[in-house]
Amino acid sequence: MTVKLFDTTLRDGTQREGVTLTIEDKARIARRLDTLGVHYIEAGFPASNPKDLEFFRSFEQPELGHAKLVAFSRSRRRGVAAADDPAVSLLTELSAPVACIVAKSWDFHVERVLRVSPEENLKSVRDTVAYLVEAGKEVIFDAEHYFDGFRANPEYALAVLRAAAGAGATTLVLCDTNGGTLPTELKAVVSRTVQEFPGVEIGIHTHNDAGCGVANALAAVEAGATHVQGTANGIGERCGNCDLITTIANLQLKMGLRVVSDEQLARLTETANYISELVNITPDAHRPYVGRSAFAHKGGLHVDGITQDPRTYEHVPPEAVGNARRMPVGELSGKNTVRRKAEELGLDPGDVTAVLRAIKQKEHEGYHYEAADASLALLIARTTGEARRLFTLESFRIISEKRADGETTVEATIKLVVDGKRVISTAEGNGPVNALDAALRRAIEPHYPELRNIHLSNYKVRILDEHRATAATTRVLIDSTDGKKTWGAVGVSENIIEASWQALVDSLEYGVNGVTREEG
Ligand SMILES: CC(=O)SCCNC(=O)CCNC(=O)[C@H](O)C(C)(C)COP(=O)(O)OP(=O)(O)OC[C@H]1O[C@@H](n2cnc3c(N)ncnc32)[C@H](O)[C@@H]1OP(=O)(O)O
Ligand SMILES: CC(=O)C(=O)O
Repeated sequence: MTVKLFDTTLRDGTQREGVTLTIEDKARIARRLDTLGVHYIEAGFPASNPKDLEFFRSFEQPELGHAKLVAFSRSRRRGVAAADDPAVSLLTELSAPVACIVAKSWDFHVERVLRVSPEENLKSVRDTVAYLVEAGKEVIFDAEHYFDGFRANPEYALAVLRAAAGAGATTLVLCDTNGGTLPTELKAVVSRTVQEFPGVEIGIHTHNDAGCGVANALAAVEAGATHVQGTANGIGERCGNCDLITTIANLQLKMGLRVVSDEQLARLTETANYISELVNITPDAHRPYVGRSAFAHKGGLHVDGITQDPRTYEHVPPEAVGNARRMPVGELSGKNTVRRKAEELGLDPGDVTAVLRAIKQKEHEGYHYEAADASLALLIARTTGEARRLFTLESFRIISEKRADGETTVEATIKLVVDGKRVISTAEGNGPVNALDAALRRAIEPHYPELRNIHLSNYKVRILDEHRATAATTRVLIDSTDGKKTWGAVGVSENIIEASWQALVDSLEYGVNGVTREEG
């Protein structure tokens, strides 16, 4: 059995609140989906807005190597011929070889929304499909609200499909438009429909309002559907559409249906993240298959199992979908995790039990090492006596002055001993951490010139026990880079300056000791 993949990220996906794409972004996403191996790319609704129309005028079928370009529209309005309805006739002026036409298949909608007779709706479907087939288009027919319609009046829902198939539609797509159908019912309806239309391709288009978008698409395939519609990362109106990324992995790795090549499947993670970037939605780390945490093993017992054989806690190999295994270290870790992490960081873990105890104690105090690899490496090195301090602090003082004219100035003074010499240095900054960083660097940079290449790239603050208001504990995470590598450091205190100081010192100490040693 062959299953065709129909991606509608660029049409139904853009119906998600907050998503809007430029013509260039649409083109970039279309090319990426083509490389992934989807069979159809529905790129917009040209009658809806000038941008979609311009897209179809500027981006034509030859730009795609494999996928067919699809333009979307609706069945003709009441009282006009298909040729005289601009939303329909427009499709014949475009080069996209495939037209996807949506029409009502629930009699309730026909009566309440279209306000036409059931017969007039059937005629509209017939006229629209026939007109586009006559114009040389491959017509895919989206039966809107098919499952609600089938529940209310199965004969009418089937009659709508018959009208489309009779007029030449190649694929009849059963849409769970409101997304409320559950898999058992959906599968039975698809099965019955497949029997009614021997030889006609049946498709499925599901929404995720009951959390069953992907499950419903898979159930439909089990029932005989051979065309699956969905969007990258499941973006779409309300709760979204069937996530085509998860669906591709499930069809191929779980159901044994070869929808893309192995090389294409190995690009799934990269494709999902690329599209997240372009639609400007932070990728959910916990997405099945492609999330950053999809193969992150945190529990000590799990890491132990994975170390023996990855199949103990992984349902598929992460590489199959282009993802990677990770083992974050924290309070739920065991000795095996620490050994692996130390190995990864190029450190001798020494007394693993002592290191593990130190990590758990620190996590109990509010430290969090998953994103703070530099602080973790230093904690291991300090516990095993391997760490080399850059300096010894005597004291620091920060003065923040707010003037009557609204100006604020911050000045930091630091006293420390570096290479046996006492140094006092003062610097100004646009905030306390900035001033402290500047004063510290001024004091120690002559002794560690490599610090000139190390910059702080991100500074994040998290309040751990908000109910304590201004007395709450603060966790600061600082990311640093030397232009080639980045690393994270953490500090925790009830005093935000102290928390920042700890993270700052770890950042610089790891930058000088850790990174230079790794590269040397
Ligand atoms: C299930 C789906 O996802 S279908 C796709 C839904 N996507 C969108 O709606 C996004 C793009 N939509 C748009 O840009 C606009 O809604 C347009 C251009 C399509 C239509 O805009 P307007 O002409 O101003 O109509 P409006 O959206 O207010 O109302 C819809 C009209 O279409 C009619 N209509 C709705 N569905 C259909 C259909 N399948 N066939 C024919 N007519 C339809 C309605 O009865 C209503 O008619 P009326 O104006 O005579 O009352
Ligand atoms: C066609 C479509 O997007 C739907 O019925 O949900």
